Amino acid sequence: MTETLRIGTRGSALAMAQSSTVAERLERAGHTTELVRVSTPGDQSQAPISEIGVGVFTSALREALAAGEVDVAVHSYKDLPTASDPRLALAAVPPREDPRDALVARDGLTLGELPPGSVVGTGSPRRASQLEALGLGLEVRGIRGNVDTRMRKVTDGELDAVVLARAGLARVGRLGVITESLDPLQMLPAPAQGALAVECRVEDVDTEHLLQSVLDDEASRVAVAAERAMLAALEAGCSAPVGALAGVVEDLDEDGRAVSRLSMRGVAAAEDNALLRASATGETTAAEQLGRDVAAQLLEAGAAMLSGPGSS
Ligand SMILES: NCc1[nH]cc(CCC(=O)O)c1CC(=O)O
Repeated sequence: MTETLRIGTRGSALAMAQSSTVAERLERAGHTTELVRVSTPGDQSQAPISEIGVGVFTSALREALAAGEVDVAVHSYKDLPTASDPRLALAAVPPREDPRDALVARDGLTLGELPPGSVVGTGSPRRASQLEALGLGLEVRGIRGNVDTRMRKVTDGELDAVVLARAGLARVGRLGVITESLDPLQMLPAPAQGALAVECRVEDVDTEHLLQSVLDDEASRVAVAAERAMLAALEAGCSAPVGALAGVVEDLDEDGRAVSRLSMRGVAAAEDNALLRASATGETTAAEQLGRDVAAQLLEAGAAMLSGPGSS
């Protein structure tokens, strides 16, 4: 194991905030860290993510890690492709932020207060299809860019509202711009939204154990494992409109004793774009099976097998 942990990060405000949080946590546990900026093609391109592919933000960071240029990589978990990289280990899933999507609308409006015909910006097919399914007569328009660029379109009057991940706003200290945190019953977040994935090289077991003991949160890890297993089973990549949210709940076993279980809901679109919903509760020790069960229900109900690159 190296003396100083070199943490690879993208240069965006969000990425820097995420990796700084991880660095601070490690420093507080007595380790020395250094942030190393890795530029990715996704940071330079303004093309829609549904065209350039979801791995665009994470692959350069993974290459730098595999090549030994850095020792740790911090990713927004939802941006990672579902296929694992055999060179790397998922060492930790830190405590997850609030996973909900958030509305940032003009004049402090909530979703229900936006008049029909209001223009809502999002580059995410998942958000677009769930917004349309609400039947509020909203016009959804594709957008890209960082948080500030997106919010400026609302301030400038080009859009009435945008939908963003609450966690991204929280990490850059902008929770104040949110006019409504969307109920997951109306808008299921992307699988793993609000969670970070902390990776190291697979042979670097000392670093893996260190990262796990300092950073990992069991409840976040199992919830995200179920959501990602659902996504993988749908073979959706993230361009398909797929939403999922799992969480540990307190339940009673057959003898009336308190036990923790994992509860999850999923949403996917059918061929005709109608939204299909499914849910299940299972053991926290079988998170991935739970995710696959919900995926199987969605497929049974006619979920369209959309594959291809994209964004949540
Ligand atoms: N798709 C881009 C992306 N990747 C991670 C976040 C921040 C939230 C998170 O970590 O889930 C965002 C912004 C957004 O979706 O609004």
